[in-house]
This record gives sequence, structure tokens and C-alpha cells, in this order.
Amino acid sequence: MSAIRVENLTKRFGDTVALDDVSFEISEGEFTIVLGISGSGKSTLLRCINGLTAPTEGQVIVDGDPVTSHRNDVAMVFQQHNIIGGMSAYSNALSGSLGRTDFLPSLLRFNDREDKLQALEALDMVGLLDEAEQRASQMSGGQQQRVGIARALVQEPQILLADEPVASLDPGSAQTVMQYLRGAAEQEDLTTMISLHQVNLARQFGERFIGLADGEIVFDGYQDDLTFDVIDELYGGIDMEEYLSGNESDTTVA
Ligand SMILES: Nc1ncnc2c1ncn2[C@@H]1O[C@H](COP(=O)(O)OP(=O)(O)OP(=O)(O)O)[C@@H](O)[C@H]1O
Repeated sequence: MSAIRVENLTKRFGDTVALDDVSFEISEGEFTIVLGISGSGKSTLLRCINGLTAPTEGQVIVDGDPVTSHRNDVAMVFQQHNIIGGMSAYSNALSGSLGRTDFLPSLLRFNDREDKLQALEALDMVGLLDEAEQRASQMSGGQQQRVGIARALVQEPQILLADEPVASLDPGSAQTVMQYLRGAAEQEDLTTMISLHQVNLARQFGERFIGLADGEIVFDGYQDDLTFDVIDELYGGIDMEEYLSGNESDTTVA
């Protein structure tokens, strides 16, 4: 059974067609990167998959069930780190356990030893165990994003979505965050979908790629199929000379 099945998904915002009859299936454990220029529909697609946005037509099936609202087994990491600056990295990670159960029971679970261990394990997985006590607001953008990933992991998702998780980071931090994301996804055997602006990072870390343009799928394939011609078609103005010269870390295209 596919982990995610998107069936004839269309999303309109007034006259704007953000997604236009999009269909694909993602197998369990696949690490997929969604590519496309700004406005191509990447965020809308991810938001429909985790139930934050309701489709106009079509549906998303997760683990055999149609998505009708937000699901706790689908975790999302956002571009803006969405963590609480005044709390420690550890407390932020631990708060991921709140989404797992109803509010009151989850509050009572807040002190569960198991949850605490899990928060520490998740911080370890993103390389921040030594910084567990540090206040999130005092951490770098990349570290804060890793805290966000740790919190998502504590949620115990089956599916991990990340909407441009490294868009606001410098190239080095972006690389590090992607390394931890891929590593955690592999370790936890998560089905993962990430939207990215950076083609170089996509090629480096992606397994499967879905390319969107004007809300339609224009590419769906694996590493070997993602040729420069495909990238050029997706992004048009990308500076391929710079890309091929190895100065890839700044190849942000949208
Ligand atoms: N809540 C909304 N209300 C109105 N229009 C929207 C809304 N959300 C998205 N859109 C429009 O839908 C289209 C797709 O937007 P979306 O954010 O999904 O693209 P994207 O590829 O994620 O872009 P970016 O990379 O800039 O985040 C755009 O034209 C956008 O303006």
C-alpha cells in the first residue's frame, strides 16, 4: 500500500489554480523532494497532504484513509522555525509529544519518562544533545530548524513533511539541516516529502523528485532522470555554468 496517494488533486484560491489535477503515489519510506519555482504549488501540495488546506477537488489518501483534517501521524517542519524562543531546545522537542494525544491526556503525559527520553533521542538525532538546555532563541537559524525537526520526530509521525525547511539558512547550515533530515528519515524509516528551492541540495539529498509548474506535475522521477534539461525546464533561468562549476551551494533558484 502506498504511504501517500494523491488523486486528481485540484486547489483553487479564487481565480488562482494552485494545484491542477495532480496525481501521484509515494511508497513507504521514500524520500521525495518537490521542486518548482515560487508559486508553482509546492506549499499548497504539502498543506493538502497534512490536512491544513482542503482540496477543491480530488483527495489525498494517507495510510489508506482520506485526509479530511490535520493528522498527528503527519508531521510538518516549516520554513519559519515555529519553535518557542523562550524555551530550551529540550522543551521544544518534548512539546512534539503534545500532538500525539488529546490535549488533556497529552498534558498529563508531558512528564512521561518515555517522552523525555524520546525528546533527548530526537535531539541526539539532529546533533543537538549537548545543546539540549540551551534557550532556542539563543541558537542559530540552522540549530533552531534542527530543534523543529526533533520536535517533529517526537510526534512519532509516519510521514514527515517539510516546507522549504532551509530557505532562510546560509548554504552551510542548509546542507547540515538537510543531512540531519535525511539521516533521521532513514533511521526512523519515515516517508518524507520536502519542498526545496535549492536544486543542488535537492540533487544531493533527494531520492525521488516531483516537479511542479503552474500547479501541474511536469516531472516525476528519480535521481538519474533529473537531468539538467529537466531542471532547466523547471526553472528556466538557472545559471547552469555556475552550477556545473561546483559552486553549487548558492544555487537558489526561486
Ligand atoms: N491562501 C491563499 N490564498 C490565495 N492564494 C494562494 C494562497 N495560498 C497559495 N496561493 C496561491 O497559489 C499559488 C501556489 O502557491 P504556493 O504557495 O503553493 O506555491 P509555492 O510553490 O509553495 O511557492 P513558494 O515557493 O513561493 O512558497 C500561488 O499563485 C499563490 O499565490
